Amino acid sequence: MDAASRLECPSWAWERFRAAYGDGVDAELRALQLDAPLDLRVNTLKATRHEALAAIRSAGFAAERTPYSPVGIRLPSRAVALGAIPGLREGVVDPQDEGSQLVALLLGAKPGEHVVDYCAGAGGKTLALAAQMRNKGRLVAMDVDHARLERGAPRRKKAGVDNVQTHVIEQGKDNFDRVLVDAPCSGVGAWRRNPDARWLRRTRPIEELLPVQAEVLQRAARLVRPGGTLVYATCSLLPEENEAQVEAFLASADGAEFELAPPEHFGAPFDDGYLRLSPARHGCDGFFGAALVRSEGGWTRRGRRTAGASC
Ligand SMILES: C[S@@+](CC[C@H](N)C(=O)[O-])C[C@H]1O[C@@H](n2cnc3c(N)ncnc32)[C@H](O)[C@@H]1O
Repeated sequence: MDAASRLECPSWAWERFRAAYGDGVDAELRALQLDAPLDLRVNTLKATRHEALAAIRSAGFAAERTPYSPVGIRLPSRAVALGAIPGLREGVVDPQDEGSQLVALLLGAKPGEHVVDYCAGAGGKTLALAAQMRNKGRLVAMDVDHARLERGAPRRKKAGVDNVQTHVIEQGKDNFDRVLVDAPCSGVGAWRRNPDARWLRRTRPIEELLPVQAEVLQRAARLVRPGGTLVYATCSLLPEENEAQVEAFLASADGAEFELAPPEHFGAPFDDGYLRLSPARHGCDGFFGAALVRSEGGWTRRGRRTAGASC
């Protein structure tokens, strides 16, 4: 059996993985063949991690703290009756992979701020952002897909979140403190969760996704106020969807106003300024995150003025 077949890697992805990971390709793809654990995010609007963990353990579950996310709890297997997990029905805990939790934390949203979740979908990360904001301030969940946004409503109700407005994207204004772009992607980082996803190709082909990602990043960036933060994230392990998109954006006219700004204190490791998580190295789903800060309106990295230009 050839390596791609043994590692269950579809042909469209094989050369991309080999180019990105070289000798490490076996380890990355083998980790994607293992079953994922069940990660829960504690809704800190309703409980602390300490309280939620104690309740889950006293119901007989072997639960641990996640290694990087300060609000995560890990159960070793997803083969459990979800309804039996204390707090799940009440919105005290919500199933969410640790990598997804970390991407939401990377935005650094604070109570009272104006924040956009730009590719909000059914709102997994919206809930994480609302908890960071202590349910205070304005959180706008945007997406092109109205039906997905609608599916977030019962989840927000269960979580006790009421600072969220939804908005079907047409165009926006640049006045938000923080914008999260959880871009549509190939999803290869989440292959552990849906073993058939790699073969069924429910997502669009990567060649179609790459220009969408670039456009989404450009558009979302226009919503960020000067001095504000933009996070670009995917659940992909492929550089084309990740650092290559960020680098192309930073090299563009709009991107020249932004700088890569990894946080100084963050629970998970950064690598060349990027959050790069993989099942092989971190035990969570494969996620990528880049935090960018928009200049206050003065000089750009290339020495041009972006606001109040006087030339
Ligand atoms: C990775 S999923 C979002 C998952 C969601 N953030 C969560 O944590 O539950 C990507 C989302 O991007 C949306 N999307 C696709 N094209 C888009 C576009 N051009 N602008 C904004 N959102 C888009 C899709 O509808 C989808 O909901």
